[in-house]
Amino acid sequence: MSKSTTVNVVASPRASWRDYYQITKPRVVALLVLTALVGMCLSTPGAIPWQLLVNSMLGIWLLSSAAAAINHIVDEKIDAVMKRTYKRPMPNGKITPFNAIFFACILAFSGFTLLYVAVNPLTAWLTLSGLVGYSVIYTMYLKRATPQNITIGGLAGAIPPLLGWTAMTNEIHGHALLLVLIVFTWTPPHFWALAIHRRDDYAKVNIPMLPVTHGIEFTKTQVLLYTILLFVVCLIPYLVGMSNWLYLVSAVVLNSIFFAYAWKLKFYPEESTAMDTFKFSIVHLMLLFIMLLLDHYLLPV
Ligand code: HEM
Ligand SMILES: CC(C)=CCC/C(C)=C/CC/C(C)=C/COP(=O)(O)OP(=O)(O)O
Repeated sequence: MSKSTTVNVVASPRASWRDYYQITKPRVVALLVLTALVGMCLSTPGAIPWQLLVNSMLGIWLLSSAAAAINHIVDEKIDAVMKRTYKRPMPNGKITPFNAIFFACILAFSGFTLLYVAVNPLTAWLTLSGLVGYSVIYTMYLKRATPQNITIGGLAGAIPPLLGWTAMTNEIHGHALLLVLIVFTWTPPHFWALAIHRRDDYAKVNIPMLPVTHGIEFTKTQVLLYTILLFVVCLIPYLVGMSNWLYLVSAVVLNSIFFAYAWKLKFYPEESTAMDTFKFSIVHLMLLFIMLLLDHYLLPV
C-alpha cells in the first residue's frame, strides 16, 4: 500500500495587473501629468510637436509611477496598520517586495531612458530628482522626521510643470517656476485637510504629521493661512502678464471657494468638512490648470 502525504499549502493571493496599477497611485499621477502638460503648452506660443508631447508625458508618467511604487514598498509596515491603507497590495501580501522593486525599476529605467533619449537630458535628470525627492527624501526621511515633511517634500510633487516646460524648451524659465510655486503652496492645505481627518491613523504609527504634533486646531489655522497665501500666489501669473482675464477670474473664484472651505473648517466644522476640503483641493488644482490652458489658447497674451 502506498502512503500518501497531505501538504497544506496556504496560497498567498495572486497579484493582478490592477494591484500593480494601484501602487502607481494612478489618480495622483494623472493630476501630476496634467500639470506637466500645462507646463509644456504654456512654454510655447504655437502648436507643440505631438511626438515630443507624447514622449515627455509618457516619461514623466513612468518615473512618477515608479516613485509612487517605491513609496508603497518603503511604507508597507505603516500602511499595514493604518485604516486608510491596510488593504493596499503590499501590506495584504498580493505583491511581494521583490516584485514591487523589480516593477519600480522597470518603470524608472524605461521612463528615464525615454526622457534622456527622446526628450532631453535636462528633463530626464530633473524628473529623476523628483523621484528621489519623493521616494527617498520625503518617504524615507522627512515623513518620519518632521511635521514640516510635506512642506519640504511637496517640492517633488510640484516639479512637473517645470518638467513639461524643460521638455519643450530645454531651459528653466521663471514662468515655469511660478507654476511650481502654485502647486508647492497648494500642497499643505491639500494634505493637512486629509491629515486632520486621519489624525489617529498617523498617531498610531508614530508619523509626526502636523495634527499629531501640533493639534487639530493649529493645523486648521495653517490650512486657512495657506489658502490665503495660495490665493495671492495664484494671482501672479496674471500680474506678470503670463495669462489673461479668463485665468484671473477662474483663479479668484476657485481660490475663494477653497478659502471658504478652510474658513468653515476652522470656525464652523461639521463631521465631513475636513474631507470635503481635501476633495475640493483636488478639483481646485485640476480646474486651475485646465483654465490656465484654456486661457493660453483662447486669449493669447
Ligand atoms: C508631499 C505632497 C503630497 C502629499 C503628502 C499628498 C498626500 C495625499 C494623500 C495622503 C492622499 C490620499 C491617498 C489615498 O487615500 O490613496 C492624496 C490624494 C491625492 N493627491 Fe495628494 N499629496 C501630495 C501632493 C500631491 C500632488 C503634487 C498632487 C497632484 C498635482 C496630488 C494629487 C492628489 C490626488 C489627485 C489625490 C486623490 C487620489 C485618489 O483619489 O486616488 N497630491 N494625497
Ligand atoms: C518624478 C516625480 C515628479 C515624482 C512625483 C512623485 C509623486 C507620485 C508625488 C505625489 C505625492 C504624494 C501622493 C504624496 C503622498 O505620499 P504619502 O506617503 O504621504 O501618502 P500615502 O500614505 O497615501 O502613501
